[in-house]
Amino acid sequence: MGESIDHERLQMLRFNAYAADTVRELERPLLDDGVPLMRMAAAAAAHEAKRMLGAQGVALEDANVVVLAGAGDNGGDGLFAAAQLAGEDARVTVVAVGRGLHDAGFAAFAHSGGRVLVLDPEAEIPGCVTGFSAGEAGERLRVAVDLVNQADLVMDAMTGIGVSGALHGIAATLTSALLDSWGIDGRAGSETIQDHPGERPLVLAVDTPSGIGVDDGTLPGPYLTADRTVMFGALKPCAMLPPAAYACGKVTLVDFGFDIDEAEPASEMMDADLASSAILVPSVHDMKYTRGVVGLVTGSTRYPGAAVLGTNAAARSGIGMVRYLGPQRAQDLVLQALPEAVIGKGHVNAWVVGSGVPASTDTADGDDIQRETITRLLAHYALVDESGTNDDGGDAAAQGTHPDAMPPIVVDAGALDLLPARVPGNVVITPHAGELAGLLTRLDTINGPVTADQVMSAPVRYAQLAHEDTGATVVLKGAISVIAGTDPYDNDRTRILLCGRAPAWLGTAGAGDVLAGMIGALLSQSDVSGSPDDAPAVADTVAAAVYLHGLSAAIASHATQCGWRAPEIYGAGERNTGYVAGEPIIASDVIRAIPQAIAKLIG
Ligand SMILES: NC(=O)C1=CN([C@@H]2O[C@H](COP(=O)(O)OP(=O)(O)OC[C@H]3O[C@@H](n4cnc5c(N)ncnc54)[C@H](O)[C@@H]3O)[C@@H](O)[C@H]2O)[C@@H](O)CC1
Ligand SMILES: Nc1ncnc2c1ncn2[C@@H]1O[C@H](COP(=O)(O)OP(=O)(O)O)[C@@H](O)[C@H]1O
Repeated sequence: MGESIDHERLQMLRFNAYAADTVRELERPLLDDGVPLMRMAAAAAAHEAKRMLGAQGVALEDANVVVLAGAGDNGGDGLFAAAQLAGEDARVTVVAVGRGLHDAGFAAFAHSGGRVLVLDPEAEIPGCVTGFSAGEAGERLRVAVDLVNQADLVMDAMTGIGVSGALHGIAATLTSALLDSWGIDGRAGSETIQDHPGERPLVLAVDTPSGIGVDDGTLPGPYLTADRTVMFGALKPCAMLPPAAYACGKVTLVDFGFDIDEAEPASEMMDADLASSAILVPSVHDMKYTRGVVGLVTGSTRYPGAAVLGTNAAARSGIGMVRYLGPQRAQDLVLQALPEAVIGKGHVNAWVVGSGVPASTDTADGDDIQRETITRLLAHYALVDESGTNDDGGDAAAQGTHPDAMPPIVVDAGALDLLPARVPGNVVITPHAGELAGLLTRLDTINGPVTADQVMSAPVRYAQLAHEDTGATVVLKGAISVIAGTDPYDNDRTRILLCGRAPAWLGTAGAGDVLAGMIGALLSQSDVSGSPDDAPAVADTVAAAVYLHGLSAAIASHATQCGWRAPEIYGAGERNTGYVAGEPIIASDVIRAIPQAIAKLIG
């Protein structure tokens, strides 16, 4: 019993992230009870520093450590950790980037005999030289950069959850100078430090890497990418939201014992438990029509392969039947690869449209018919107003089926430009960043054009905007995919789920066609199962399909790499972090691995 509660708590801690304000509320009762959180944080930071140095074969007494300390409590954590490392014979220098240092932390570090380099002439730090000239300030900055570059490890304790906006002042100047010295452009989305191993010290971030958007996962200015981040109490959203999550490196989470049962997570990462709950295992009473039927209007004369990939992926995802509608050439290829497919119309529990269907400007002979079929189908999902009047000018309910009650539909690739302006949440769109930018531009969601770079710099924001503007459930694809849909418990709230299960080998032509088929399959299963009240939220089912897709790619490629890795829990024993690069895969390999991935999830 105790063990299962522990397991549940650890799962919650590892796969949920909490906004900075929520973390402050969670800390409050412990601080009121006098729990020495800062000492605990510092001990963990020192421990992780030693572990990183040890892994590089650097003995503590030979180690050169630089701690970049800000004026707040994050700097306090760094100072106590610095004191501990200095007390164990490491050579430790603190670089003060603010106008002050945490009093008790500074006292502890001074007591250990460590050295402090102050960068701000206007700083007030007892016993330290301040009030120096601008010229000397520049010289001190250069010394700080050299110190860091000669260090074995730099602990980044400039800012934690107290940061607001992009780094400014000396923290920003020092960060930019360090990035310059490493030949890295520190702006959002550019190269990362991890691309330059061996040319810089190890970076351990304290609580959060300085310069990243703690709550929104953006990179608003210069920032230091960490090799490891030791995070306190609970994951912050930046640990799972792209692109900031990529700047956190490996994460060690220190469990302070927060009472998280009632706390509202700001974001959730898909894990195997959540994904498995969306997969139906057939009972003896099932037959093909009760196991889900997916209809695909995909592929085209120009791109028939997408039809083959989507139908095969759906068929392998544990459903009863696949129906296919498309041009003769695509039909022939689909039947050749999947004789089980049924060609033509019939009852379906979910649709998949658009993969391999060219955009309007790119059609070959016969492809216009495919687009017309999709347009007619999507018209049934178009909402004009709350009363359920659809875009056809008719009342959807009067035509037989309200858009809400239509089978779920996955709108992929070439069908995205046919998406009606307003649809219910059973419409799932699966754009990559470029396609989402195109959609938001067409719908004029932010009153102006949107670029793919903008989307990639704030994927959660744009996925959420697309959901809120169109009503559709959005899958924004990437190494960490973002799923934004309606929260089933509060329809006014957007549910954000993330999934980073796949190795980068998955970024290969046709992988998106496979994903669309898999999402259709899982949605068809949930459409036939139980009452609508019992059915999982669309966003959850969709996210489960994204997870299954990533897991299938991992199985096919034998790679351990993931877009996102769950944090290690401090003190819970080190997990096997062995890295296996694996081997390249094509989209068809992913399809072949789906049954094994399903078996793994339900086993
Ligand atoms: N509350 C607690 O008891 C605990 C807090 N802890 C640490 O305390 C941190 C939070 O401490 P604080 O609330 O003091 O905040 P921080 O230390 O994260 O940030 C505040 C400091 O950063 C500076 N700053 C803010 N925005 C900046 C910007 N854009 N550019 C440059 N400098 C900027 C401020 O001037 C101030 O000096 C956590 O992240 C964690 O590391 C831990 O010790 C655990 C316990
Ligand atoms: N670096 C990466 N790591 C993990 N998965 C990736 C990466 N890059 C792309 N993917 C995944 O590969 C798939 C590519 O889909 P898409 O861009 O639609 O390709 P296509 O149109 O060729 O089918 C998506 O599921 C995406 O999440």
